[in-house]
Amino acid sequence: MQDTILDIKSLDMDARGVGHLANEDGSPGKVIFVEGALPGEKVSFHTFKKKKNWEAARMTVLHKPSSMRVEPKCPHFDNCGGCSMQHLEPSAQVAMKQRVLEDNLWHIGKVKPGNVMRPMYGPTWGYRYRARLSVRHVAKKDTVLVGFHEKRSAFVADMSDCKILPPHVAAMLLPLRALVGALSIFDQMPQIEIAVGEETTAMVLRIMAPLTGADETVLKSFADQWNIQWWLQTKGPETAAPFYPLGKELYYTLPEFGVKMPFKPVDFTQVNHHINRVLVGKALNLLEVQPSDRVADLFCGLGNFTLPLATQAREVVGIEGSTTLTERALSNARANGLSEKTSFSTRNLFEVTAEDLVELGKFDRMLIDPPRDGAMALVQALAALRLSHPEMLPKRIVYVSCSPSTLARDAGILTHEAGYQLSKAGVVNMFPHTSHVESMAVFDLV
Ligand SMILES: C[S@@+](CC[C@H](N)C(=O)[O-])C[C@H]1O[C@@H](n2cnc3c(N)ncnc32)[C@H](O)[C@@H]1O
Ligand code: SF4
Repeated sequence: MQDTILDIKSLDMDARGVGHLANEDGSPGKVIFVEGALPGEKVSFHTFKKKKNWEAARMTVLHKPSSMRVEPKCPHFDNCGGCSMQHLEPSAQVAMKQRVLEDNLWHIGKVKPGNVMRPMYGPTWGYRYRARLSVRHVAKKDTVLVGFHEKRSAFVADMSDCKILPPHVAAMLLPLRALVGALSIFDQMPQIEIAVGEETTAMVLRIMAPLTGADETVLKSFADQWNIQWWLQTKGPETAAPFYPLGKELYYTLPEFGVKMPFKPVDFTQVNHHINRVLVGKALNLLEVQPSDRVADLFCGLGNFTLPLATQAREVVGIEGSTTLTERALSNARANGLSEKTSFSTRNLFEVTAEDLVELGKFDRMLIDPPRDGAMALVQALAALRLSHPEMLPKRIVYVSCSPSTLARDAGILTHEAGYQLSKAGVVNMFPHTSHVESMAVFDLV
């Protein structure tokens, strides 16, 4: 039987090429999502999932390549689920993310930005300073795997190198396998969480059984050899504690603001400190904080934006759902001599109301950096505030988002119900080669 050759027209959110089979009358028919295919290409494919209106497939033959196609840098790209776009030229990846953002804003929020900002760039490789690696003992092969999951699978990829981890961490992937294999609890340690600081790299070993004295010796000699700090985690993240060597401090800096941020390896921190500097600098630049301003930093984490904001504003109020993080933010503010201008509180912002906002007092400007779920309750509270206390609305909001669809939903509420206009929006290339889209939007009160 002759192969069907498909024209790929676009890329979906998971970086799969999208094409349509032709109906008998020539009109576009069933949608085919083809892994590995790019817009403008002609491909043959093998379907591995068939539904009534669509099929998921893998590219088998590339008949006509796109001019944007590049050779993936990583030898594990076909198998490892950590990256989905290494076959697409990096600037085309960003252009595609920009389109995803604009499409979402329009289709979900029914809003167009007044100005599309130039993408914000960081390093393309070696950028992932935080990672959770899975550990599996494969009894059949009597081997240990340490790595990300395979594409579409719960299996751990057999990776000996990684181009998005910092080189010194990638170099430890094979030694880590040998290390785990040498421990008595090799089959009771499901993950290793990595956090890279400016002076030290921490590795948090999740252990389900106690270590023996011999295990401890093996871990200590690995830490000495690779210059890392071990942490042990026996249950939830709050049980993570430094093990060896003690006395090392994990931190990153924001030199433009003279700020140093100590953190724990299980705390939320932005994935890369270089692009984080770009992100914080740009957000503050867009907020245009004045020395007399009172500013809110909502979903403030450990104070990543709060402390730089405090170097410019009269007062900054950081609000965050995790007590561990607000406590960290408080101690970071003290350590940076900014505690007089900052205050922090723990609050569930998914339930915030207009009354809560009235109680918090007027803010001149607001920074919002929510998790993937977005900030629906908050923007609804702002919409309600417009009706009850319009004088209390902040005149400018900068919204940092890791999900274009929830940003678009919230942008719709802010523009259609709360009296704001979407002045600017753009993408931040925070996660090159993956389909994650990080973006930033500026709303002005009209
Ligand atoms: C994308 S992070 C941003 C953190 C911080 N702005 C930064 O740059 O490091 C989102 C933050 O929202 C917090 N969070 C998640 N759900 C929350 C909720 N329901 N209420 C308040 N904060 C929440 C998380 O703990 C996390 O610190
Ligand atoms: S996550 Fe690392 S190992 Fe996996 S494909 Fe990306 S660069 Fe390669």
